[in-house]
Amino acid sequence: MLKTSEQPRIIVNDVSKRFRLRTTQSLKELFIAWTKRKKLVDSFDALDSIDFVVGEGESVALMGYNGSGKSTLLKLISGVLRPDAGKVLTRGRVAGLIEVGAGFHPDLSGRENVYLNAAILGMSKAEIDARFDEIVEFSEIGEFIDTEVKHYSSGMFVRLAFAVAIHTELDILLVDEVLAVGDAPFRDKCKKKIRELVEQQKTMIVVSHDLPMLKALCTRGIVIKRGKAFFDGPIDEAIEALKASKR
Ligand SMILES: Nc1ncnc2c1ncn2[C@@H]1O[C@H](COP(=O)(O)OP(=O)(O)OP(=O)(O)O)[C@@H](O)[C@H]1O
Repeated sequence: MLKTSEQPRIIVNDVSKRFRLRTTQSLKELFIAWTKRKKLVDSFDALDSIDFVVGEGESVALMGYNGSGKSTLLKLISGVLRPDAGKVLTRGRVAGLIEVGAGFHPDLSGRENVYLNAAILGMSKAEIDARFDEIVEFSEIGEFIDTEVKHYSSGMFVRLAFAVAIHTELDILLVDEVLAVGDAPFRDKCKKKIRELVEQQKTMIVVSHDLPMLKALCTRGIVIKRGKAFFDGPIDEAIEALKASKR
């Protein structure tokens, strides 16, 4: 396991995750498979013995080609998924920008969703009251804040969800590709906010295919290749390792 000099915020200890793949679809296929003694379900190792520690204040890029296991790993760290083997430990409040807006209810207004989601992320009513204006200002939703979110454009939806997550009291921020969704001015604003959080010694894991952005935001890079850790080290070297590797 890679050691860091800082107090650990995230420990991923020998973690594996296996998914079951259905190989048959219909009853007829199932019967034929059974008569031919073929396997009905196949499993697939999405992650295999992943091991690393992220220290307080570290910003780590999780890199790898499509399907390498990055989002699965982030979901294990956020607690959305459980590992089949190994342990994931986190210390402090974790805010995940993973499935942004997953907790949003379409029939509620932007305002109601801010309160609902900030509460889900662990904020009290008083804390939300104090930050509400800042959240709305960051999202640039303006007068639409009292409109039901089902009428929002996808960009507006992501902006509000991002604004809520980033204004919660957090120790660890997990970011998965959400920065690719907003328009360019909003993306820049998000990157600036993330940089501020890094300066405040928040711990960060960012999943993205945008290598220049990762280089700007992160100091360390972990490259995942077909579910296995392929490289772990300084961001520049990690980017080179990724570029030099094949899918
Ligand atoms: N719930 C699931 N059931 C079965 N297979 C899954 C499930 N979730 C992910 N997988 C598979 O696990 C592998 C890793 O997926 P994951 O989404 O973690 O990759 P990724 O590195 O984030 O890819 P991308 O860059 O395309 O977002 C893929 O082959 C995917 O099909």
